[in-house]
Amino acid sequence: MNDMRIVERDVNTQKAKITARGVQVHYGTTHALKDVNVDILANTVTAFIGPSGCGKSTFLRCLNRMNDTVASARVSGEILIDGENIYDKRVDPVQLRAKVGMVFQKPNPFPKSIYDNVAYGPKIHGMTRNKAELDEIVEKALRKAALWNEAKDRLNSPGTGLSGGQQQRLCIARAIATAPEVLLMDEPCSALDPIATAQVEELIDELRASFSVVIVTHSMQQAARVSQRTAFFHLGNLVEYGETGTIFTNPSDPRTESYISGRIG
Ligand SMILES: Nc1ncnc2c1ncn2[C@@H]1O[C@H](COP(=O)(O)OP(=O)(O)OP(=O)(O)O)[C@@H](O)[C@H]1O
Repeated sequence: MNDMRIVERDVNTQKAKITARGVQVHYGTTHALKDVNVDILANTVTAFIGPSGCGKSTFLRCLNRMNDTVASARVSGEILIDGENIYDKRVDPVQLRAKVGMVFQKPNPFPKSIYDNVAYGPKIHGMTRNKAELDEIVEKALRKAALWNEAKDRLNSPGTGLSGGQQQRLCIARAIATAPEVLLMDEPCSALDPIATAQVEELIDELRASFSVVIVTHSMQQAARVSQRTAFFHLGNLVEYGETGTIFTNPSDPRTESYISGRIG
């Protein structure tokens, strides 16, 4: 692909934040994910790419047990975060989702003020003792999400009154307010215009200083722009995983090559 701009940036760590071993997912009789094994690195943006229906979102949702909410879904295998099995019976999925935040395809702010959108998570998780501490968390999260300057004079206005790109940054602020360690993003820019997309992409690059970021994207250009590692899925298999530059310029599997060159998908 000639217009592919691959930005090589150093990955400072080889530390695995998330380890998946033998992960399988069935929805009823549909075998959606087949024996996925991967180590996802800390402080790295990892992109999941592949044709529609290949299992990208299914795997992403395994990482914070969102599939628990799908009645027909059965997940097996092991997913460890910092060495701890997140499917262990003792793990509370609500606590897990504070640690592994998620941003969805369509910006989905709560019908509350900008302030309350961000304050919601820290409040329900009892993270603060008083209003001053909560104010500080809200400001920090909005600054990290590059929304503070636009939002600081209208914190009590409804989140839904923001533009689409601002709403998505508000959702990012909401996700990071609970001090997660991993941020999952399921096509976070698909509802945004090019300018808002560029802002969110820039933000993703900044966020990896604090989090391990995993992004599902249909745009190979976006994967090349924002990620340091890429995983290519096909028909429920994780076909190839490696450095983004290598996956896009010198993939080892013919299925990856076909997808990258536009022959499948
Ligand atoms: N809630 C569900 N119930 C039943 N089947 C599902 C459900 N969610 C996904 N599937 C099936 O699992 C497979 C993988 O779907 P998934 O959404 O993970 O793919 P994807 O790669 O993210 O696709 P897309 O790029 O189109 O979003 C598909 O066959 C899909 O139809």
